[in-house]
Amino acid sequence: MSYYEETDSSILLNRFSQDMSLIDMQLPMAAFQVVSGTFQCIMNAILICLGSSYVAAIIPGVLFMLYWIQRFYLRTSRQIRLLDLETKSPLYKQFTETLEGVETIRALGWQETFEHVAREKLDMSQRPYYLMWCIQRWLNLVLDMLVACLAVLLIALALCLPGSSSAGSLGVALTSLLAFNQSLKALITAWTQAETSIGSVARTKSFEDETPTEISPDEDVDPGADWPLGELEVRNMSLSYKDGTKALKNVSFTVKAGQKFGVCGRTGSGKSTLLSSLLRLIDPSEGAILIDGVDIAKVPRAVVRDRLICLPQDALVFPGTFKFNLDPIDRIKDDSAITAVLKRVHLLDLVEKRGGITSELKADTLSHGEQQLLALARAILRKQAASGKCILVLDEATSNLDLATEALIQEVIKNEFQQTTVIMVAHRLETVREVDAILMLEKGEISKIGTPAEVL
Ligand SMILES: Nc1ncnc2c1ncn2[C@@H]1O[C@H](COP(=O)(O)OP(=O)(O)OP(=O)(O)O)[C@@H](O)[C@H]1O
Repeated sequence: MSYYEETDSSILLNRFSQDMSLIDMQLPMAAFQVVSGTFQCIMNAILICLGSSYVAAIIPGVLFMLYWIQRFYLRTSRQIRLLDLETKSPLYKQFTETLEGVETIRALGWQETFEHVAREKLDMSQRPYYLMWCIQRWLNLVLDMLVACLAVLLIALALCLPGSSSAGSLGVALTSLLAFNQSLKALITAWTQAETSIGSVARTKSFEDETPTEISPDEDVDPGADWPLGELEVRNMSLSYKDGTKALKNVSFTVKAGQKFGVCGRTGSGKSTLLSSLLRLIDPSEGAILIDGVDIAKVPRAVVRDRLICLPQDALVFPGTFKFNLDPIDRIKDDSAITAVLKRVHLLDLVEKRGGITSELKADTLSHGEQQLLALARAILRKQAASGKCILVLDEATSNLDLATEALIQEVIKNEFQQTTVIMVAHRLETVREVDAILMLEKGEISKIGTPAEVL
C-alpha cells in the first residue's frame, strides 16, 4: 500500500509546520534564555548574599524550595504543552480539508456547518493554551511569594543586626532581589520552552523512524542508462486498495516499443490505478509490470519515475522562473534548446512578452491550456535530456482543453514523440482515435483490446 495513504495529513502538517517552527525558532531562543537566565540568577543570588551575609545561610533552603516548585510546575506544564500541540492536529486537518473542498462546500451550501465544526475545533485547540496561561499565573504567584518572604527576611535581618551590612550593600541586595524574581520566572519559562522544543525534536525523530518508507531493500536492479527502450508488458496484474476495493483484476497486455497505446474506460474502471502502478505510486497485489523485460518492482522508484514522463490532467507549475519550470533539475545547459521547444509548443511569444525564460512565472497568470503546453514543453525537454529513452504517459492531458489547444498538443506529441512509447489515458474514445492500439477497461477488467477500428 502506498506510503501516502498510511500517513495522516494532519500529522504531516503538524510535524512540518508547528514542530519545525518550534525547532527552528523557539529552541535556539529558549536555549539562549536558559543559559543567560541561569547566570543572571547566580549573579543576583551572589549580590543578595553580599548585601546580607546571613541570607547566604538560607540560600540552600531557597534552592530546595525552587527545586520542588519547578518539579511540580514542569510536570504539569510539560503535559499541557504536549496537549496544546496535539489538539492543533484536528484543526489543521479541518482547515486543509476545507481548503481542498471549498468548491464542494459552497456548491452544497455547507458553509455554516463547516464554520461551526471549525470553531469547535478551534475552541478545543485553545483549551490547553488557556490552561497553560493559568499555570503560568500560578508559577508567578508562587515565585512572587517566595521572593517576598526573602525580602522580609532580608529587611528583618538588617533591622535586627544593624552592624551586619552597610546601607549601600543592603540597597544593592534589595534591588537584586527584585531582579532575582524576574530572572527566576524567565529561567523557568525558558526551561519549559526548551523542553517543549526538544519534545518536537523527539516527535520529528520518531515520525521519521515510524513512518513507513516506500523504498524497499530489494529494489536494487540498475536497468542501465539506455532503459527504457519502450516495450511494456503488464502481466496478470491485480490490484486492491487498502479498503479492499479491487481496482484491477488480472490485467495483461503488451505495448511494443514506439507504439501509441490508448487506455479507455468509464469512471471507476481503473485507468488512474493502472497509471499509478506504472509510476510505482501503488504496488500491484499480484502480477508484474515489465519494461524492456525488467520487472519495475525491482527497479528503484526514483529511477522508474525519472524515466517515465507523465503529463497529468492538471499541469504542475512551480514557483520560480520559466526556465526552472521547464527544466527543474537543470539538465539542459543550452538556453537555445529551451527556446526552440517553447517555439514548438507555441509559447515563445508569451514567454518573451513576459520578459524571457529567466523571468518569474506565476501559475495563476497562465490559462489552463498554457499550463498544459508548458508541461508538454517540460516533457519534450526531459525526453531530449534522456536522449529519447523514455515512455510518455498522458493522463487525460487534453480533457479540459478547447479543440484548438487539444489539436495542437496532439500534433506536438505526434511529431516530438514519434519513436517514443506513448500511453494515453482518456475517457473519450475520440481522444485516442489515432493510436496504434486501444485497451478498454471495465470495472477493473479488460473488456476489449485491439486496433481502434476493431475496438470502435
Ligand atoms: N485511494 C483509493 N482507495 C480506495 N479505492 C480507490 C482509491 N482510488 C480509487 N479507488 C477505487 O478504485 C476503482 C478504480 O478507480 P480509478 O480512479 O482507477 O478509476 P478511473 O477509471 O481512473 O476513474 P476516473 O476516470 O474517474 O479517474 C474505483 O472503484 C475507485 O473507487
